[in-house]
Amino acid sequence: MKFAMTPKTHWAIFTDNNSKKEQFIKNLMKGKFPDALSSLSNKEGALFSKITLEALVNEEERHDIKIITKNTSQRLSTMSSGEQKKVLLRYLLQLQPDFLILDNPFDNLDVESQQDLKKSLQKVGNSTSIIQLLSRKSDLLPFCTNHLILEKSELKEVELVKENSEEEYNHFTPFNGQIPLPYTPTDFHDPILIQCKGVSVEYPGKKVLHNINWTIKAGEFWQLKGRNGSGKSTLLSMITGDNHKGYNQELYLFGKRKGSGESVWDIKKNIGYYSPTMTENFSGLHTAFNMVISGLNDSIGLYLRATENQKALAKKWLLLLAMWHLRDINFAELTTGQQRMIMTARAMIKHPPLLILDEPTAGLDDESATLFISLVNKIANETSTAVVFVSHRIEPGLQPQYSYELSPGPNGSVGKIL
Ligand SMILES: Nc1ncnc2c1ncn2[C@@H]1O[C@H](COP(=O)(O)OP(=O)(O)OP(=O)(O)O)[C@@H](O)[C@H]1O
Repeated sequence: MKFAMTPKTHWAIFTDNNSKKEQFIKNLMKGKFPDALSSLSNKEGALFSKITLEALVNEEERHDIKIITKNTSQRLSTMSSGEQKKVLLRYLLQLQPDFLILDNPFDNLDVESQQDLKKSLQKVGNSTSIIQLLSRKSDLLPFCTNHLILEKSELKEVELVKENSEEEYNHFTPFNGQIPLPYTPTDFHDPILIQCKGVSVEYPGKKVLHNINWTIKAGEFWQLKGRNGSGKSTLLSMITGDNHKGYNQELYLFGKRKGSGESVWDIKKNIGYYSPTMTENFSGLHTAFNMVISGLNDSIGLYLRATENQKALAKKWLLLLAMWHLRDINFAELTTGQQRMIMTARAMIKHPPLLILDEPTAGLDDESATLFISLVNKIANETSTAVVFVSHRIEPGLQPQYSYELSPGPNGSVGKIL
């Protein structure tokens, strides 16, 4: 005899820059539910989040305990971010939780994987209640029909707010003034910054990049695209000189062939780099002002020796970002959106020849993402710094001149200029 299954209730909880999300999630996992979710009392939950992944990577790296990668020889830390998410979901579903908290589940996933995940979650929703925490309105799962918003620590009911249109983004001009000029100009003036000629990379049992030919010239604005696991991070690590597989390849970084006796510093001094994982490592008590200054010395802490000129330059950046009033606030206390603006100012303050932004909008709410994209467009338009922007999302308003797309093939991913 078949029993009719009681339909499950699903929630979408919108979060923004001010939401105390981590604490909210912790409470749910401890069984402390706000009134709106009281139907979940005494139920077992599981958490699909980057926090869960970080804990699992930690277990593997520090204690050699493989939990979700038991059936593979590859370590979790070497998997691409999309691959990690897929393995995690498979593992969590196997636990058959009563409810599943999804913390920005579509961040870092390519468009196809997002569709696959949406389909899987639709099925999961038949037997498991879903709580989707989302910062981008376009991510909303249609079956999460109970809409709430987390205002600081308080959960409130909300009418569904419409998504911003492309036109609204185009009319968004948040900054007053020009990007501040550097204190001392860069000493690298060649028109060609990076040149990959027939670059290929493989790991044991896995061919990742095949015959990559890509030249990045001064002032160009690129978007680097490609499916999860297509090798974007690997290619970036070749460009930043961090991948030892760059030796013996025709890889030219700022005028020098990789392996020709260049130091890591020769490469790094020409690159401003930002990825959201960097921010999490700055837990120290540095003010917003000092974080920007520290970009001049490439080291946190050395701002104590900053000259008046250096301080004046950092002030110009904070004024541009309309953040001067936040100068004495500790970096850790800023909102995620504010932290990313500061980190971008820090990466740009010297006007390096190349600025790399690796999935910089992950986890941002719509408003902060729009502001961030405007800053990136402004940097690309007003400076001679070349920008490489890595993202899966179609970011409304982003205006790259070119896209370089990696497409997986039997010998590794091949690249194409779009
Ligand atoms: N040390 C390693 N050993 C084995 N495989 C590796 C190693 N490092 C990376 N890989 C594999 O290389 C492939 C490319 O990974 P990479 O992180 O460059 O992809 P990606 O395009 O940045 O992906 P995502 O969009 O998911 O972040 C992946 O399949 C990954 O599992």
